[in-house]
Amino acid sequence: QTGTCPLSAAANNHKKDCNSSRAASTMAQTIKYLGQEEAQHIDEELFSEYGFSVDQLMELAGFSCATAITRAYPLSSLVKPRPSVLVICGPGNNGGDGLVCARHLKLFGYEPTILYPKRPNKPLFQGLTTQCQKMEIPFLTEMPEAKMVDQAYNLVIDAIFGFSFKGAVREPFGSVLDVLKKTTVPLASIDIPSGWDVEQGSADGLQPDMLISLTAPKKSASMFRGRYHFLGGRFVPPGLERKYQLNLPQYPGTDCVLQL
Ligand SMILES: NC(=O)C1=CN([C@@H]2O[C@H](COP(=O)(O)OP(=O)(O)OC[C@H]3O[C@@H](n4cnc5c(N)ncnc54)[C@H](O)[C@@H]3O)[C@@H](O)[C@H]2O)[C@@H](O)CC1
Ligand SMILES: [K+]
Repeated sequence: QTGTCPLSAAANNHKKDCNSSRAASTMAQTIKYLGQEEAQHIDEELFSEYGFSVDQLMELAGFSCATAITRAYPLSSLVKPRPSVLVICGPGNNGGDGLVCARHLKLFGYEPTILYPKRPNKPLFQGLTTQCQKMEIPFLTEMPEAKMVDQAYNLVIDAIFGFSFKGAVREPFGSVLDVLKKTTVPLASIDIPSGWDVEQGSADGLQPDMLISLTAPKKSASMFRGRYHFLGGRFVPPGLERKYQLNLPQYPGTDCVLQL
């Protein structure tokens, strides 16, 4: 692993050495990597049996993504004069996580810009969009060319598709993914690198520098070759963890994220 060592800078009483993370890799082997259906069942149970609401978990998920991003790409490490970040949001809950993440990134001192080309007509997403607008986060009307993305932004956040993605990519997201395959700035994917099969990955798909797995990694995460793999979404009740044998690692102290 190269670059900064985000955890050792941030951890207070949790002394973890990012360069010799034998403990972390041992731990990563024991965490369950979820299949697509299993991830969807867990999702449904969180709402039906465990009494959570979508916006509640989305807030925790998006907040943990913003936190993980600050660990991997602290403001001081950004190479451009402005701490600009492009957040691309898809049409489902993964996109909702992206909106929440953008709002928290702004609060953390970054300058996010959002591309949200397909907006569901539901109060949850309308509310999240208004919140971002009120946070004075600009929205783009179209995907910039790869060269423009590389010039304007330090980092791209991929919140296009999560664990419900299936089949061939439909427009406008096919064109968006084509641009992202040509960009050279680091890409941080929320839950799944968009366009990847949730279980099999994609040999010629996006190659993100960072993956933030929510709740538990999905099977395709074993194909992730970027520098930073974080776990976020610290909200799993013990009964659910036992039922699905998730073997989640212990989050350090009060942290909402953990580097795998
Ligand atoms: N259970 C959990 O652990 C939580 C999950 N959350 C997020 O929710 C995500 C799952 O959300 P959803 O189930 O809404 O689904 P996704 O956000 O993965 O995507 C579904 C949307 O993408 C579209 N879509 C699917 N395949 C497509 C294709 N081939 N081309 C174009 N569009 C396509 C669908 O029509 C739908 O609009 C997770 O990955 C995670 O990011 C969090 O918000 C909260 C907690
Ligand atoms: K994604």
